[in-house]
Amino acid sequence: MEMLKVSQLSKSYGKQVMFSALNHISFSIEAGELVGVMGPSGSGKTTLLNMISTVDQPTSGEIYIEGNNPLSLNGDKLALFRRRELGFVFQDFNLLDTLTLGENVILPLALDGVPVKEQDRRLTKVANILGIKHLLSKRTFEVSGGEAQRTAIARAIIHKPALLLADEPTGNLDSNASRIVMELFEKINQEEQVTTMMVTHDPLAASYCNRILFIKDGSIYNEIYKGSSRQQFYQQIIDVLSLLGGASREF
Ligand SMILES: Nc1ncnc2c1ncn2[C@@H]1O[C@H](COP(=O)(O)OP(=O)(O)OP(=O)(O)O)[C@@H](O)[C@H]1O
Repeated sequence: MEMLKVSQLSKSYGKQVMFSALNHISFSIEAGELVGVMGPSGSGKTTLLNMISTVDQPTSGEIYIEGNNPLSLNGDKLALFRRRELGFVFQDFNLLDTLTLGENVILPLALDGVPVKEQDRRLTKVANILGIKHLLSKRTFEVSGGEAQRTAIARAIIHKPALLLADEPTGNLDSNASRIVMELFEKINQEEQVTTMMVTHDPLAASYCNRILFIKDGSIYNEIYKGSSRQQFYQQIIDVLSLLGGASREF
């Protein structure tokens, strides 16, 4: 089943002088996939994520999430769609400092009026999956970046979204914390069938995905699938990035 379908999506910025950030991009993500999006700085990755997460409108083209077109919704209906069908993980965690980590995780359920007993049941489940049960009464300043990101992932999946969107989820983490976070993305993908699309500059993080879409100048440049070995996939990713051009720090 197609979880995400992007059809002929284009986005231009500017009025007198138009700049085309995305040019007729089309691709799909099937239920249960873990897909990475890579490309040089300025290639359009954030623009694409902003269209899919419905925070911005495309100039033309269509987006379907589980067969629904969120761009046809507005106001409260769009906010509700975003809250129920999408989960977000950001580079800088975006946790609320005034709440405990546990309160942060249940926020999407509390906003949706889910009964407290059900909130507690789901909190226990995701806290076990993400290994953060012992941290739930702590606050953001009392935990490491890796622990904060694991909390953010728990919050992003507690309401069982159709699609989990992640923007540079390892961008603020050291290599050890990055590996743990990526193993958890892999685990929730494999064990909980969470369909995920992740923008990343980090080839090691990308090697945990099943498929990578490479974007260059607002168009799909290439896509590669993981075979049996993550190490081999990592090397393939490095090879495509070097073909894409640009200094490695630009990725
Ligand atoms: N609001 C905007 N107005 C005008 N141009 C924009 C706007 N947002 C992005 N752009 C331009 O669109 C292009 C794509 O930007 P985008 O942020 O999507 O790239 P990116 O691949 O996410 O880059 P990075 O890896 O550096 O975050 C860039 O050339 C950028 O300058």
